[in-house]
Amino acid sequence: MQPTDPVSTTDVRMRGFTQRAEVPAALAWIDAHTPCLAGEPVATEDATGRVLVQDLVAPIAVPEFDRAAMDGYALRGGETTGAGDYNPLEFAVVGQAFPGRPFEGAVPAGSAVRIMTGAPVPAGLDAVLPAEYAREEHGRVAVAQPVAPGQHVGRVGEDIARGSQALAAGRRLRAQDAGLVASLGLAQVQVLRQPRVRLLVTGNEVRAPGQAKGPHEIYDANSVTLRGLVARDGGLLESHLRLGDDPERIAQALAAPGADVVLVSGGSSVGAEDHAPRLLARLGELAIHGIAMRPSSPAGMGRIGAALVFLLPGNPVSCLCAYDFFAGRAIRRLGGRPDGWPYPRVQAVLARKIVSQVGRVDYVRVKLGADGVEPIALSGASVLSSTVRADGFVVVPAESEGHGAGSEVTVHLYECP
Ligand SMILES: Nc1nc2c(c(=O)[nH]1)N[C@H]1C(S)=C(S)[C@@H](COP(=O)(O)OP(=O)(O)OC[C@H]3O[C@@H](n4cnc5c(N)ncnc54)[C@H](O)[C@@H]3O)O[C@H]1N2
Ligand code: MOO
Repeated sequence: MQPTDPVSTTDVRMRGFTQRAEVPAALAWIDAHTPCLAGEPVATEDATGRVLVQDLVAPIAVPEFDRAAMDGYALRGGETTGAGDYNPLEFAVVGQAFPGRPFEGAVPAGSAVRIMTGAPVPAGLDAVLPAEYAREEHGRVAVAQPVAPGQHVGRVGEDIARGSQALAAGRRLRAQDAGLVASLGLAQVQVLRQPRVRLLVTGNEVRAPGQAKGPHEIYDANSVTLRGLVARDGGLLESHLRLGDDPERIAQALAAPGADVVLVSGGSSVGAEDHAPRLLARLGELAIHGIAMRPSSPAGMGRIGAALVFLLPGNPVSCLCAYDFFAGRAIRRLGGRPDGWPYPRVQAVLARKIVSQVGRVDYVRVKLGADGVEPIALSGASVLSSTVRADGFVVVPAESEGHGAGSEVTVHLYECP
């Protein structure tokens, strides 16, 4: 603490946390401050993964014409009644139809049109006989099987009816959803803007991978973890700065406009160089600092103007955990995604007990073994490799003392989405 830097009521440096917020209170604060962002147009070809702003009403039918579903002969189904191997019926072939090149003429009774899959069915005809059941010779086709009216014909709007709701607002577009938008002829679609995320990495000791470092310095793991998680949650990296522990630089980077979410790695706790909480309180609002959980207990959050700021502890597991509990939820909500964790979940039986303190949420890294769920790390937030060895994690709620061996728990699997 510097003498020129008076300790405020929110300054926990070298004093410690007097109280910690409950995890549900932190989640409630996030939910109250994360309205969906505004919409923006995006090219349909880049729309996969984006979230639709409005219901998408089909401006055209797909298809816009009755189309052949088989290669064969278009005819009037009613005229094939009684056709069979021993009673082939003959039709005059008066022309042919291809996709995009319809047969335009009139088709007299007792006639057929050679037709390819996807071609418009000529006016007056109502069925397609597959080529397998026909023999064409000298301009006539012998029909060896009856076809009912409507058979092998895709009717107007069989895929999408004009004026129908093709996709609902809030839908996160899968590849085929974006394909469907394209099938409606739309080159652009209105989607939610992606949250712009600023990544501020503090710590005088932190060096970028690839740089030379001194013997007591460390390489920056948190940036890489956070960048991956932000991308997973649909955030757009607005900027990424390594700021050391210089309060002036940190303050400037916190206050600069342009971000929807600011992530601060490190400097969240009670050390003399942990500036971020005090700076956030000075520049905006430090809504929560200190959370009843392990790891990530020094995590915090607040806002500066419209930007939400998350203080993520420097210890790499803590940083990952605080991001996943809080910042990720905010980014997903702002971008219109479901707020829950994008990790698959499995129910499994504990091979060994997990002991947890009542009043604190525990984030327990686990392995899935032949004997069930093996807890591998409860503490040790500086040991990132514990999350690499783990298959996932179990969350023990604050009201629980843990779980006995043999009890069933929910495991969130660390997996690429
Ligand atoms: N007296 C107290 N001390 C501490 C408390 C407390 O409540 N009272 N909380 C502890 C807990 S829990 C954690 S977690 C840490 C968090 O501290 P900070 O957020 O201030 O983080 P730093 O001190 O900056 O760094 C902690 C640790 O992590 C390493 N680090 C930092 N940045 C990175 C990075 N980008 N990549 C990899 N590793 C990083 C840093 O070198 C430190 O080793 O505070 C405890 N102390
Ligand atoms: O929150 Mo700390 O992560 O327990 O080291």
